[in-house]
Amino acid sequence: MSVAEEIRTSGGRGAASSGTDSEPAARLRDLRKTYGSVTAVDGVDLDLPAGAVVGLLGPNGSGKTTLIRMLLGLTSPTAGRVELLGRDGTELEKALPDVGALVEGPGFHPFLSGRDNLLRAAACEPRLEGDLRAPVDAALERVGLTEAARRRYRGYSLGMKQRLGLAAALLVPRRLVVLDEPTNGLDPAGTRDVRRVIAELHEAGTTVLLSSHLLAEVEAVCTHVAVLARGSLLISGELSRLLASDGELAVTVDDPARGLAALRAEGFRAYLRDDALAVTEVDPPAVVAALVHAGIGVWEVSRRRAHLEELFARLTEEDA
Ligand SMILES: Nc1ncnc2c1ncn2[C@@H]1O[C@H](COP(=O)(O)OP(=O)(O)OP(=O)(O)O)[C@@H](O)[C@H]1O
Repeated sequence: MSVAEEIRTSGGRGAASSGTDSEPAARLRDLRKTYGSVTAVDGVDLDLPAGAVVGLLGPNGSGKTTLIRMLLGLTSPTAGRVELLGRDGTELEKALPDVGALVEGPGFHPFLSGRDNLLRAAACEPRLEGDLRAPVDAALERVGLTEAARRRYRGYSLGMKQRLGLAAALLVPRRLVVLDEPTNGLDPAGTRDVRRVIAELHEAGTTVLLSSHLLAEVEAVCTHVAVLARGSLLISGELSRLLASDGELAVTVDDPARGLAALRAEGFRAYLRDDALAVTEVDPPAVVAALVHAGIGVWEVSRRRAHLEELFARLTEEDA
């Protein structure tokens, strides 16, 4: 059994339950959504620990957006339960003022400027009263949209639309911010801005759920990850723990070429890197035993921290 499989099967319920001791910002229980014969989300159990930045990953069509839409009450589950900031069932919508969301196709008016659209959105925020211009301008500034704020939404690029959607999510301090592919259409500066905004939210103690295909971005900003494939949760938990336990073994031996041949003959997935042996998905004693048995001198064994890209590729390949 691989390390990831151990984590996957021993942890029971997902995410990120190892995060903090306080109540999670959201709890999903046996959550399911079907569209006719298509099962978009298939019995997901997941906690979003308060204060965590949780990366929601998965191949195209794995159910990320559907899961987010159920979390936000935008579509109802076929079965299962969503608890959001301590509210569930018919009470779910009472949690929504504390939740900022950037989801597909924010409903902005094409003939109004970005700023006027945001003023309209601000007027719907129950916790904003009086002069709405200050919070609106602050949100525009925060997402780098001040210059384009007075242009019509209709003429916005995809990246500008994403920035405006993000500004709407940030109009008031939130306890949870949900971002569905926020860097979609953004240039490198926009991607950096999103990264900065997420870091600021994390600093302020806001829980963030971030769906993204940019694994390097997720690795840079997230404290936790949850990986979906075909509607099911493959793995979830604290990112540093998952990566630390999933990395390859680096084995320094007296004869790397013979060591490589010996490991491969025993069925290990091994290759040479920088004069050391790199071995994936194994327990160290079995590797050392195989080498010693073949008469190879073993000098050092260490585990290299994996990158999220490697973990993701392996999990989704195993699942395919
Ligand atoms: N409204 C809908 N009607 C029918 N099928 C749907 C609907 N919404 C989603 N699906 C299907 O549910 C599955 C999951 O889709 P979803 O959009 O949640 O995936 P995703 O992980 O967000 O994908 P992507 O990474 O491509 O955005 C897909 O097979 C999709 O075709």
